[in-house]
Amino acid sequence: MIEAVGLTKRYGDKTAVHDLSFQVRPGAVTGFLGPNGSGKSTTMRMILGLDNPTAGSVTIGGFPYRKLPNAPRQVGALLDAKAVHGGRSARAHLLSLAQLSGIPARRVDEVLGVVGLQEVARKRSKGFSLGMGQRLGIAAALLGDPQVLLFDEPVNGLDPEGILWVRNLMKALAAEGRTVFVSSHLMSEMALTADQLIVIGRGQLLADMSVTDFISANSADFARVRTPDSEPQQREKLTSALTEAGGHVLPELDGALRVTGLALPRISDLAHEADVRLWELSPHQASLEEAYMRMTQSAVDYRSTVDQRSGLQQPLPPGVQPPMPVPGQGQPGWYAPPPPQPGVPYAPPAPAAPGPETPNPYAAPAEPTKPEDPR
Ligand SMILES: Nc1ncnc2c1ncn2[C@@H]1O[C@H](COP(=O)(O)OP(=O)(O)OP(=O)(O)O)[C@@H](O)[C@H]1O
Repeated sequence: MIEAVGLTKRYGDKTAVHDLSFQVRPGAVTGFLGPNGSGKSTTMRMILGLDNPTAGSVTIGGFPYRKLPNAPRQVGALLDAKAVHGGRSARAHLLSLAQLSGIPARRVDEVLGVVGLQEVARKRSKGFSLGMGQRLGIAAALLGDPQVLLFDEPVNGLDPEGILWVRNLMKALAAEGRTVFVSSHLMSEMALTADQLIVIGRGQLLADMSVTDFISANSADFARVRTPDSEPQQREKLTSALTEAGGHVLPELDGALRVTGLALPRISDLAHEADVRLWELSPHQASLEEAYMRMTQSAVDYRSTVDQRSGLQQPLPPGVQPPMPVPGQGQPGWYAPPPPQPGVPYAPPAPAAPGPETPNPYAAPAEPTKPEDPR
């Protein structure tokens, strides 16, 4: 088991990880999710003893990594697939790692087979594609047949067949009773791969729950309602009628309305009473990706703005409507379903009152740039 308690990492005045506590259990794939710059890699580096926490601690099987007996045989990790001497062949790279950890050479050929690199094993890795590099990194992680595995963005650069392979590999490793901790930006991928989720934003814990709980809490039903495109006043009239009846109405990208809080027959009756014609009334479910974005949207460091194309904009052809805004671009919460109800499992834990020694660094605006890694 991996256990973090109050884990904190500051680089100068930049706080990468703040008071993070979680457990990663054996026999399950635990997905580690968070937007860019949220502190996933920093956390993984601290788990592996590559970075020292500023405060708090993290242990594997009760030991900090550096005190773990025979660590390379107990813990395998893929952190940076590019961290390979490009002049060496895949086989030579794995052989040197095996020698350092007292692993027999025949194990190298086994893991090359597991990751499907036998054919290119004697080729220099500098000619490898991103996906081949990822496979080599995964082979290195598996070398010591470890009980604990950490993978930082393992599907990065893989094609659909490769993604499916990684997904099945993670599940198989967990089914053998291993602890599998895997970071990703993609909720949709983690929903298919992981059993447990740990979600962070700006270095802080946003959610720690099972995927099943996340799905049941976030697969909110909603209705899509569309009025005739040529009659915007009908859309406004319907919006007022639905809102007055207790519905929650949000515009969709294509001009339809997303309605929650009212059953489909009720929406139909209300439209009829308001004398509004409908072109569409259909049942839908919010995607998990959307729920994840809603959860993390206030913790996104790198947010784009709408391109104003100053001085470059072409006049729109007659009759063409300006485009609707894009989710995440300048209008937080614009397309999101209503916030969760109190008591649902994914509500983030109430942040502990910051004591004098642990001021919450997120009270201040985030820095927009990623500083150079001085290592
Ligand atoms: N060595 C370092 N020196 C200074 N700041 C750092 C260093 N390493 C990370 N950071 C900062 O800490 C924050 C967290 O970075 P980290 O790489 O852990 O995030 P991440 O969630 O892995 O991001 P991504 O998904 O983009 O890889 C970022 O703001 C980053 O700029």
